Amino acid sequence: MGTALLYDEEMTKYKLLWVDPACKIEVPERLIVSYEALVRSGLSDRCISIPAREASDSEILLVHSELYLEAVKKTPYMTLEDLKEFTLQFGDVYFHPNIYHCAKLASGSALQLVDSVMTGKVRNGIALVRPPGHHSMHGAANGFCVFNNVAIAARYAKQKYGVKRVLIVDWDIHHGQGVQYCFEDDPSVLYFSWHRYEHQNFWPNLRESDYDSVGKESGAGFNINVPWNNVGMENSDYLSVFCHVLLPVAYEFCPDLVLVCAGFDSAIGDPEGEMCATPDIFAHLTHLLMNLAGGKLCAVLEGGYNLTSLAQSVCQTVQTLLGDPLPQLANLRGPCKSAIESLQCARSAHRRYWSFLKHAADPPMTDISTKHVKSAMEEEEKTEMAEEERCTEGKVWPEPPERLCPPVCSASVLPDDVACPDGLKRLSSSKDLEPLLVSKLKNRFRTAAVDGDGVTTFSRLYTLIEKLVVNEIRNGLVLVPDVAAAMMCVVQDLTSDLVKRVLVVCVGKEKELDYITTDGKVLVVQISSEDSEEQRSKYYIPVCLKKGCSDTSGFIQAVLGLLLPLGYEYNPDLVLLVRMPGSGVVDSMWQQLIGLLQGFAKGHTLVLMQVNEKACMGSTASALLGHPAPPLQDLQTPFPEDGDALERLRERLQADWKMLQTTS
Ligand SMILES: CC(O)(O)NCCCCN
Ligand SMILES: [Zn+2]
Repeated sequence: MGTALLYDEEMTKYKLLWVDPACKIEVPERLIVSYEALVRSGLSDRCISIPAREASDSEILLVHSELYLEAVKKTPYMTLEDLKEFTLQFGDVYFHPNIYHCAKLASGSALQLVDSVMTGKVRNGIALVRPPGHHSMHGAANGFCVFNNVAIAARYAKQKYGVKRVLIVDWDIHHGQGVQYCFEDDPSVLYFSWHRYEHQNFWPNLRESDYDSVGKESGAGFNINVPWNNVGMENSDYLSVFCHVLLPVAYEFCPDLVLVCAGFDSAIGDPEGEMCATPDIFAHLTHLLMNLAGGKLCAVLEGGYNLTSLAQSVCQTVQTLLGDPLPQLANLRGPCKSAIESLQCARSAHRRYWSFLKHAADPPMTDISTKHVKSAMEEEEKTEMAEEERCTEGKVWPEPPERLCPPVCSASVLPDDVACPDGLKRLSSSKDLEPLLVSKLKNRFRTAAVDGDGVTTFSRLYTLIEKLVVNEIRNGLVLVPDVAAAMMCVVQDLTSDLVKRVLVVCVGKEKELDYITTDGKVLVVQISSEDSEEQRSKYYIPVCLKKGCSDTSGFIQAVLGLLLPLGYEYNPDLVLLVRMPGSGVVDSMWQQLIGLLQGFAKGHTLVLMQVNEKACMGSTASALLGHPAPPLQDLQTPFPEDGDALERLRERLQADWKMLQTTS
């Protein structure tokens, strides 16, 4: 299924008609440059174009009051003076004779997007709209917003499609207080927002934007605020919050639909955000949400005021929605101190509501809430902030790297008598192995693993790897007689200098892991049922689940809170996913794992499985081909000892791996 794109140039036909410094950045060009970038890059042609429509009164009344709607209805007939007068009652927003029309189109576009996704016409999509929506409230316009496009879409999805749980992810750099107010007592809508806050010194300067606004009454726990108390946040900070706050809760919530308040003022160069995250971060933020809700994701444009980074960020988002390989994110050096404090506060504020956060640490000693007294730490932070501010002044950044689709998506190396799963391309060509390598293989494995067809298998395996690293093939599935032997071969004989780092994810118990290297060329993360007596090193990380890999709750917790942060920091050129026989990993979890690992190494994942496990080849192939993984249904509470062990493991490793930090 495809990706919907909603855009209508009518929504460019309104602008600020008087002087107002706070509003001058919200210009029609925002939409124009975004759409033109999609056209120029060829991305718009790959999308399914869905027409915009006007939201009806009853749809707008899902969120807004009749009084407010009737008042806005009058604006097309107002004089300039009346429009100015009318605008004065609201904050940081402006009206125009055509803005009511455009606001209906913006909300209607979001509803069209929900229809397209919920009816299965498309898998996911994006609506390029203005005016934005997430600040507008029941009875008021605010922050350039007139109708709350995403809030209306959430209510609409519940009403029309019986959607039980909606996740709203707001990565705009401003707090969508309008969305928070709408759903704060509603446990069926989980609202997550990060936003520039600076201890309430940044617009809209609301006390209720802080991390301790967790929702009210039955909605307690379903509102997550992560305040940024410094500017200059980078890719590491954003990914840390996704891995350690949003994703654990999102997987536990198990939404039927994901809506994104896709504001791109959180990108580098934006005058509002003053952050340093690069446009390609949105490729990964989108990717990390695409295995929730069976892939049903609707992104609706909110803010974004640097026309260059806005256009680039929109393209990065659309390219991921289309399923293209992800760009590698280089030198992630872990979250800054301020970000760690924020994520620690958010985690501790929510640990009573979410079993996946149960083991979160206490809030930091330094009280970072709004009523803090200037302290020595504050002075230090100011110097840190000064340093960060320097990094945003007129900052320039590299053009995001090209994300080329390999000619072949998924290849397979299988015994001749095993049928190739649909969609996979069987690799039969293989270069002859150097005699030296053959003899090495033979005397390394005295077992039958390397008899006649064994050598053929290995030569095809090496051929496949070579094609992966030159991007001829995106990923691959290999069935071997002895998966442990094959893993060792791949790890030890990877001579290609194109592969500097290999992430080995070993699912299930493995006898000996005697090829652990200390030079950093290989990072092994093993998830299994037993504590490994192996001496842990920085590059060999065993995760023990009491009930083994069949415990999906423990497994997904380890993946989100440990494997993903590690993988981002390690930044491998190849991912080797090894399924040890009898691991017991649940199929949907297996597919989720393959889906999430595609975020690394431009999607170059090599899956190694034992021939006798060919029963799960179909689901493996489906995940490798980029089909969304099935939701992890009714997750149990993770075993306390596993949660504890994971926390301790993170604390022990965070000296070596900065992306594991969750406490200051
Ligand atoms: C949509 C939005 O969040 O980007 N609006 C920002 C309004 C800022 C007013 N000072
Ligand atoms: Zn914004």
